[in-house]
Amino acid sequence: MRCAAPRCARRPRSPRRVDLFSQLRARRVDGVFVSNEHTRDATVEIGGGDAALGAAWICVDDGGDERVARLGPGEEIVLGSGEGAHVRLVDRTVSAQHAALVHRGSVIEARDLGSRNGMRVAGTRVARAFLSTGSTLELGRAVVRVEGRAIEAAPRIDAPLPHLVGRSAPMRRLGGAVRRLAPLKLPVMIRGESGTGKDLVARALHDESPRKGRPFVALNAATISRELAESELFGHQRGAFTGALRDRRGAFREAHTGTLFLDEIAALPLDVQAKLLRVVEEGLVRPLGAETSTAVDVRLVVATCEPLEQMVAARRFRADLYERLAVCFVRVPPLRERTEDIAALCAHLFVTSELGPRALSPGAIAALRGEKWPGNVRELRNVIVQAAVRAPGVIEAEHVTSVLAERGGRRVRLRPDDARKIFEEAGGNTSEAARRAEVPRSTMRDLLRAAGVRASARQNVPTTPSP
Ligand SMILES: Nc1ncnc2c1ncn2[C@@H]1O[C@H](COP(=O)(O)OP(=O)(O)OP(=O)(O)O)[C@@H](O)[C@H]1O
Repeated sequence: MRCAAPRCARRPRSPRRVDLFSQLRARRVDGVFVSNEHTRDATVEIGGGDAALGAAWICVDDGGDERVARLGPGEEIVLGSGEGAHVRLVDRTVSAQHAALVHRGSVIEARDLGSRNGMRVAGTRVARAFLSTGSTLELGRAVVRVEGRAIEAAPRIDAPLPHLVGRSAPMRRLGGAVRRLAPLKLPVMIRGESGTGKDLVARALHDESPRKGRPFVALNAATISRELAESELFGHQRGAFTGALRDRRGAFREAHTGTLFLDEIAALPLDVQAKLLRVVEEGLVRPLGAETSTAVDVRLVVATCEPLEQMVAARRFRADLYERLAVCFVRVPPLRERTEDIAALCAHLFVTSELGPRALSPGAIAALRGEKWPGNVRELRNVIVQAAVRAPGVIEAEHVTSVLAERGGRRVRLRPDDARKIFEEAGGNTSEAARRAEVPRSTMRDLLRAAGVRASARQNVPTTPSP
């Protein structure tokens, strides 16, 4: 009986699968073909692997600091710790020119270049290996992974983020996290101490996303008054309340198709938190005084330097809103964890200040790198500007240390009463007071507590408890 189905075309012959074990004295370890020293000069014809690999992405992790290099068909790169290596690994167990990777069309050939500590696949030392997508290779303590076309469209994750100065490992990790999260619509929670650059990270999340070019709206919850918070966020109609003389679109509708950045989310009053939760859940905004709701397409990015989990436990932040927002986290590292960025940051901060470019001696940089920087980059900027004013030419270590000594004294001398005064001058706003005093918000809060000042939920109404 003839089969109703059309006759199957003859299957194309699969690429010739070389018996690597017999011809090359090779073994298969963890899905990777590896050969021993004797095969170093053998000519190989490989079948299998990825039929046509296209460009591969070589991901190098040498201690939490992942970098990616593109390797196109026919291209070769050298990995090592020396200056001549195409991809430099920061690991003392890696030789100057440790291994070469060659794209052979359907596989990546890895060759040990006579390294001291060798090249390993799943712990086995090998002289040569043929990698396909998903394979990993160990060079000393560093791990090299081959990724295929799936991430071909992804940008280099180690490329600097625009506007965010710093090439240190923590900043590159931050860049990677931002680039991984940017294409999504999920809310992002940015955490980090005051002055670390959370605003810039929020902006980078927008600029690296497909929403770039669409609106980016930023609103600081600590600086909007309780009465106006709802209107600022969701808008109002003319006449909705006394003083509502004309319609207001509100941040959500202004950010439609783009990104809304809510800074200091912890300062949002509880009743507004409930309304925000509804908008996040339903994607619908109802301006004050309006009869109907409007659909909005907004990517929400929030930032906080407060321990939100503790606030949830203390019922000062809604648990359901927290659950909605705490989906993807980005941690902005404090400056003390990335002091190697200080020289580049200083150059940037001078250029963007009214002082223009100023030179710092190596001693001055060393003095700055020795600091703990509780006020982070914001504090660094203030210190170097003050040092620059004292220095006629190049800023020397003594200019920096004299400024630091004075400020250090001031930091130590900041007493609860001083904090209260600054708080009052700042209109009862804890964040602003912390900024003015150049101390972290948590320090300001502790000082205010010690001074008997209780900041309200929105942190701009100072209330002194009755005795
Ligand atoms: N990596 C960086 N590169 C360039 N400038 C930076 C960087 N980090 C911080 N800054 C600068 O430092 C200052 C403080 O940054 P920013 O206001 O973003 O901090 P923040 O974390 O949002 O602080 P807060 O929580 O107090 O609002 C800004 O002027 C910002 O431009």
